[in-house]
Amino acid sequence: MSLVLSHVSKSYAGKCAIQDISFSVKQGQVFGLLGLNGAGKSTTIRIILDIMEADAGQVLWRDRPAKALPRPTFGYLPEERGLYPNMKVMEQLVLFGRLNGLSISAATERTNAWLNRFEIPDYASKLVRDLSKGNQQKIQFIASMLHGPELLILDEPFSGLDPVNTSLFKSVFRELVDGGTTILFSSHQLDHVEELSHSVGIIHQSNLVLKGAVSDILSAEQPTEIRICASEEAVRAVLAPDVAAAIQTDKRDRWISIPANGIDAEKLLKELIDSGTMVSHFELVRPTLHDIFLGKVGKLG
Ligand SMILES: Nc1ncnc2c1ncn2[C@@H]1O[C@H](COP(=O)(O)OP(=O)(O)OP(=O)(O)O)[C@@H](O)[C@H]1O
Repeated sequence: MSLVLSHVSKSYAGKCAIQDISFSVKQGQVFGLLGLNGAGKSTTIRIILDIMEADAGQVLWRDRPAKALPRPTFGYLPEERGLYPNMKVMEQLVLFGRLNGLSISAATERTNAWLNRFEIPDYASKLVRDLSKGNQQKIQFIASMLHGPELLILDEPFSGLDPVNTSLFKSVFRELVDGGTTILFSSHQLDHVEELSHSVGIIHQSNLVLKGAVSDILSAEQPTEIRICASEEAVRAVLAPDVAAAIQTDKRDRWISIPANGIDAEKLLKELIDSGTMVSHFELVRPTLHDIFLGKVGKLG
């Protein structure tokens, strides 16, 4: 494990913000940190980065206390974005690069490469204040990883991005991970978290209530629904009356849906095929990370 948090706790003026948080992240993997507003995500992140001291517990990066390591080991995209509005993009990124140990020429070269990658090659001489929110976010993202940190920590990297820029950020995420960077990020957009993360942790009311590999968490859930594209009449004919009574039709008529609970799905599919029914789609639907999250924080409808 590269990043290891052991029993980390923090209170502000006697009020607990995080309590006994322990999790670990493997090198070159993505960890999604989830939680409702005020759950304790930013506090956890600030402690990992030694911006704030924990009351108890320890943070290790590659077996060494994270606070003892050189600052450029880490990269950070803060929740409250911290750019200088009256500086030009190039000047600003070179400054951040220099603060993280790059030479002027390396910082300039890397800035040009990243501005290209983020599809804003002509923005080097623009003032930050003249950029749209999404483009400012690109600059902040570049600032956090221009120096090639081993661990990149991103607090809400997708907030305020349009769908095109969201896809762009996701592909850069994957490139960084392919290059060996470890990423920890927080997000309220759980579809992005499910798509990008190898593992996740959910903080609820200061405590870590779920952690693990996304694939394990998702596959541990039983299917809740069976979606079938076939004639409703034919499906009804093979179902027990009480199950047939529970059939629902998708509001755009794309499929019919039955509760999966107590149904032998394989047997049902075989019966449909044996009855000569044309089945163009048959799917067991399991809860998504979004559903699991809502269950854990007690907000499932
Ligand atoms: N500097 C501070 N002083 C006092 N209390 C704080 C401070 N920072 C955070 N808190 C409190 O600690 C708790 C955890 O806050 P934190 O910012 O870590 O949550 P979060 O999960 O990042 O929330 P959000 O999703 O809204 O950003 C909250 O109750 C918050 O009000």
